[in-house]
Amino acid sequence: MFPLLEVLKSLAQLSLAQLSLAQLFTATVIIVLSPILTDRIAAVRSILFSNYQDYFFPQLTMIIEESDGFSQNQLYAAARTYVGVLFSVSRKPRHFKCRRAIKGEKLVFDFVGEDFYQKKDIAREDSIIANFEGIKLEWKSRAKINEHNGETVSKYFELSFDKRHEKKVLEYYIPHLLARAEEIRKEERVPRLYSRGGSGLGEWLSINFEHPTTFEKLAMDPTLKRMLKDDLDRFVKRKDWYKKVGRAWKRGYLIYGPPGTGKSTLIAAMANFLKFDIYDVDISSINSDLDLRKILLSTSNGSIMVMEDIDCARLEKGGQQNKASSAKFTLSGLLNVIDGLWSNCGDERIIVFTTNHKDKLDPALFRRGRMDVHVHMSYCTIDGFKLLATNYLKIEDDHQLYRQIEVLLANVEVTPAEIAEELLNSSGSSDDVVLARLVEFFEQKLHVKAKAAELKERLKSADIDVDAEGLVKFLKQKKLENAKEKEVEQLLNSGDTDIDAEGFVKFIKQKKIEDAKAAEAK
Ligand SMILES: Nc1ncnc2c1ncn2[C@@H]1O[C@H](COP(=O)(O)OP(=O)(O)OP(=O)(O)O)[C@@H](O)[C@H]1O
Repeated sequence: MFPLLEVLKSLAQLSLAQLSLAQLFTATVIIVLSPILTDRIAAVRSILFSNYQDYFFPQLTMIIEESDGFSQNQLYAAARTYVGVLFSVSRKPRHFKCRRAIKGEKLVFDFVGEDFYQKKDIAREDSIIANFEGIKLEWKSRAKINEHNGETVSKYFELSFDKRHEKKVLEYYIPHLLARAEEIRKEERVPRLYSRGGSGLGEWLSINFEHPTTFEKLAMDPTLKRMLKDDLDRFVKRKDWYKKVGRAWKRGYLIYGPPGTGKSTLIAAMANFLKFDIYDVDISSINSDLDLRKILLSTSNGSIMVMEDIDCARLEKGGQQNKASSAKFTLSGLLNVIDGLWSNCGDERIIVFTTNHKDKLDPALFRRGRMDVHVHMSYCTIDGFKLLATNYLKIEDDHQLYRQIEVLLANVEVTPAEIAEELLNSSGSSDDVVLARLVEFFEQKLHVKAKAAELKERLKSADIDVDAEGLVKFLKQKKLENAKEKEVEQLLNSGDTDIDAEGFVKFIKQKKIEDAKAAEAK
């Protein structure tokens, strides 16, 4: 160890009162005359300075925890955004994390928290200084570590500043931080897509949500699209209005329509439009009302909580009357999150439900004020088709086949997903060829539709030319097969079966061959 450094360190540990003039003089001379030691001397100077500071101006330290064990601390989330940006604009501290997203161009700088040092076994020492109207504020990222397994228990920030500035920090700096973090989120940030992972219910894994879909690229009824954009725009601008009328600042959307009509694509467009994070909630993994509340509380403001295929939720009976309902996942628990007491937690929240079968949903979900906006994603119309043709083929003007396509689309049900798939597979061909192929595709669909309608009509009419006996036989056979399958399943589940494993494997093999043959025959 360098002896000069030792001298300086011991000097630094003395309080000012204990330092004689001679000692101070010696220290000053060493500092001035030792340019090679600049870095180390700077460290010692800062220790001396902080001792002096503490003596005359005691510091206050504010703890900002990530969570209170129940819900996410919005101030922590804002601080993380804010401090991250401090790095990109200030001189970097000695340790910081630097990364680049898979598709991102910008470098991202992250504060190195104590848990990082703990895990890597490096000495902890980093912090960053912010300046606010002449006030020096020191940010430190910390973590509580489990002594036994070295895992991070929780994270928090320490914000230290001169006690004299307490009022100003609380009244001006903290609101400034919140507003700044909000600005950063809206202007610069790429939305993130969260999905539940990890051990706890509230634990989310996330990635940058770099989905290319915007409203401009979305094939849907133009009037509905405009209405939706205006609605979202109004929603984010009406913070004061919601407060004034005493309503929670949230909005619910029910998006319904057949598979492939763009329900998920619309959600992506909404997130990109608002620059909101998406929390993708797998409805089948929710087992109780309590689960749902925990999930809700672990999401942040300015986000979209998505529950796809809401008709598949395994909602149990038991509503307001049942006091123990929080142990089950019930309709009333779901409604409570949409417009009950629990819907009031957080601000600027959007909840989206999607379904392919609106008719299967409980009417209670539609009661006025519950799902504010119902969006029907329909089969492709000519407007949607033209937009897809512009997206994929860059056709901007009218095309001679559009009139024919319009008539066809009015008579067949084709999803935008099907058209997108066809367009994707036709890359490299001329526009005329691609559109002609699509006309063929629609005509084929029209033909199948006409055949099915004809068959239905003939079945209804008296003069059916159907081998009724054969049909009955076929149906009986099918019924028998289904019943047998069920029986086998029951037997296998019951546990008291004496399974002949070899025979079973033979049976499955045989079944596989039969299925393959049947598929081939088709
Ligand atoms: N309205 C649309 N506009 C543009 N592209 C679309 C649209 N609908 C579907 N697509 C294309 O089809 C793909 C599948 O669509 P998407 O997953 O959004 O449909 P969905 O209605 O959510 O289907 P599902 O009910 O099966 O989840 C998208 O990735 C997109 O490329």
